Amino acid sequence: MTMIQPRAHSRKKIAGLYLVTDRALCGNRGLEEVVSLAVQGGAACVQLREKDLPTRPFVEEAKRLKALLSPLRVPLIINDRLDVALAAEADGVHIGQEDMPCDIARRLLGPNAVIGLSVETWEDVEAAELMDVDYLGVSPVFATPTKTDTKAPWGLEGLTRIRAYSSHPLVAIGGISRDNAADVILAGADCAAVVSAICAASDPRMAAADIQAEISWALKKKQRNKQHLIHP
Ligand SMILES: Cc1ncc(COP(=O)(O)OP(=O)(O)O)c(N)n1
Ligand SMILES: Cc1nc(C(=O)O)sc1CCOP(=O)(O)O
Ligand SMILES: [Mg+2]
Repeated sequence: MTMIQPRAHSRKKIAGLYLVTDRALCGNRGLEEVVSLAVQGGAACVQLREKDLPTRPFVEEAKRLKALLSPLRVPLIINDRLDVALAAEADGVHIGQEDMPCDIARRLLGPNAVIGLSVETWEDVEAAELMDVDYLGVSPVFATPTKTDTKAPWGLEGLTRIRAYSSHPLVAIGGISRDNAADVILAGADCAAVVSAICAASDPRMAAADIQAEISWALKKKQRNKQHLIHP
């Protein structure tokens, strides 16, 4: 008799287009409107990234986004702040190399939480191999004016090298737009994280849809290439 093993956890999968918010770039349209339009355009995951908001408005914003995204089954990830993730019952947290250690985040958030970790150096990539994380944020793939306190960009070659080594899903971030989204997927990313090309776009829904179309095309092409390798 075949025994069906229960899954150890039921974390949401992170794939496709990943929106990272920037309140200032959303302008007077408001953050929730831009998030809503981006999801209509195809964003499959949203990270609330607030670098200047005090804790209480941060929690309130996170709860509003959770209420907006939950019925659409789009995961909400909180940048940096475990306490905000817990307070808003978000789906997970994104952690940088200077943020809360991943093992502590896992212990506090539990087995079903999505935990993403930025990797900035090859040492970070090696160390992450033993960690219980759900994806690596490849930080940054290209230089970007949206975040300037980064290490040297990995480039497409660096991304491909990480793909060959790491067993974790990869989220590419930094300088991604419709013009290079397919390139980062073909170079090894499972997911492309985007800030300005959506938040600052005059039509965030269309911007997200255009980037998502590039990602879908590249994911399908990758899948076809893989099948061709198995059944030449
Ligand atoms: C998907 C994703 N990847 C990387 C980052 C960067 O995180 P971090 O290095 O902690 O920098 P800040 O975003 O906190 O400034 C990210 N946020 N998301
Ligand atoms: C939030 C963030 N993290 C980065 C990293 O390299 O870790 S780059 C970045 C901002 C990416 O913005 P844009 O899509 O406008 O280039
Ligand atoms: Mg951080």
